[in-house]
Amino acid sequence: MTGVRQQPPTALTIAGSDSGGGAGLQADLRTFFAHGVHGMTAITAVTVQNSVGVQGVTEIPPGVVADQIRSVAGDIGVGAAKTGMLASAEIIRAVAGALDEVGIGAGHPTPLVLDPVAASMHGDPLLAEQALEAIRTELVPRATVVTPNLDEVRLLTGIDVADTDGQRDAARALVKMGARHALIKGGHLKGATDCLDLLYDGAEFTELSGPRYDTEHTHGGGDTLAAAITAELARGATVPDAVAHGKRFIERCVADSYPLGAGIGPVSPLWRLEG
Ligand SMILES: Nc1ncnc2c1ncn2[C@@H]1O[C@H](COP(=O)(O)OP(=O)(O)OP(=O)(O)O)[C@@H](O)[C@H]1O
Ligand SMILES: Cc1ncc(CO)c(N)n1
Repeated sequence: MTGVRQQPPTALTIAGSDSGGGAGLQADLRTFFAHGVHGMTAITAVTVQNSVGVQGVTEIPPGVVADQIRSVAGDIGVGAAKTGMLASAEIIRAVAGALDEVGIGAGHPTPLVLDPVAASMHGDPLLAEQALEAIRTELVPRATVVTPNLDEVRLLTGIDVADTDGQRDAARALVKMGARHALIKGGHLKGATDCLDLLYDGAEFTELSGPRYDTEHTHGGGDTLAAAITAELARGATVPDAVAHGKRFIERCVADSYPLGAGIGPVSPLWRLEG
């Protein structure tokens, strides 16, 4: 007899491909899988990338990005969505239009996690400079939660964060820009002995603090955190619960990261699948 299972929770990542498999949509799909969530992709760009850097970027035509979103939303359904690398202002505008059409984003039934990826951790650009304004105007107001690192905070808000007070200012600025929640990641905070991410919902701040592991292998850390939050939202969690889960989850992924090639290795969600 064949078992008849129900459709599992589903999540969509709108992101670029990392040929090295550490970050981008590869990290997102691994993380969705580790949460028992069926992952879907709207690919925005193909990067030629390995552990030492990004050697090339080919953008997918904006209409094809939008069609991927429409296709999976119309048939399969999307429990929660996230954005990663979006490459250009044209792709951002096409994504924003498609999200409205299919009912994804703040004010719609399906939550949207906006990871405003601007550069790889090697410093290679993954977003055109002119596209920052499109992120501010088209996507931040649609974000259920926006998850910038400190470089992305500076690019989006102009705020140079040096401590937790700076994280609070940045969170206020992003909520003022229209995000329903802002999670300001502290992974890049210099001199800190712990790793503090700050969540703000427009009224209350929640400090999510954890140990800082002594490893350089944190490639894909931001993607994996945002994907874990997205997976929990797809499973029906509230934003504060999904973010608290994401922080605990990424800690274990950083602790379990591994070397790869000659450069920076990836964080790994696979601890969750080990017996
Ligand atoms: N060394 C570390 N030990 C423990 N947690 C870390 C460490 N570095 C980063 N994190 C956590 O990983 C998550 C990603 O943070 P980070 O600020 O590095 O984002 P990011 O720059 O977008 O990531 P990446 O560019 O590496 O994908 C955050 O929850 C942060 O607290
Ligand atoms: C494709 C892609 N997306 C996101 C990141 C950021 O981690 C990366 N390095 N590559």
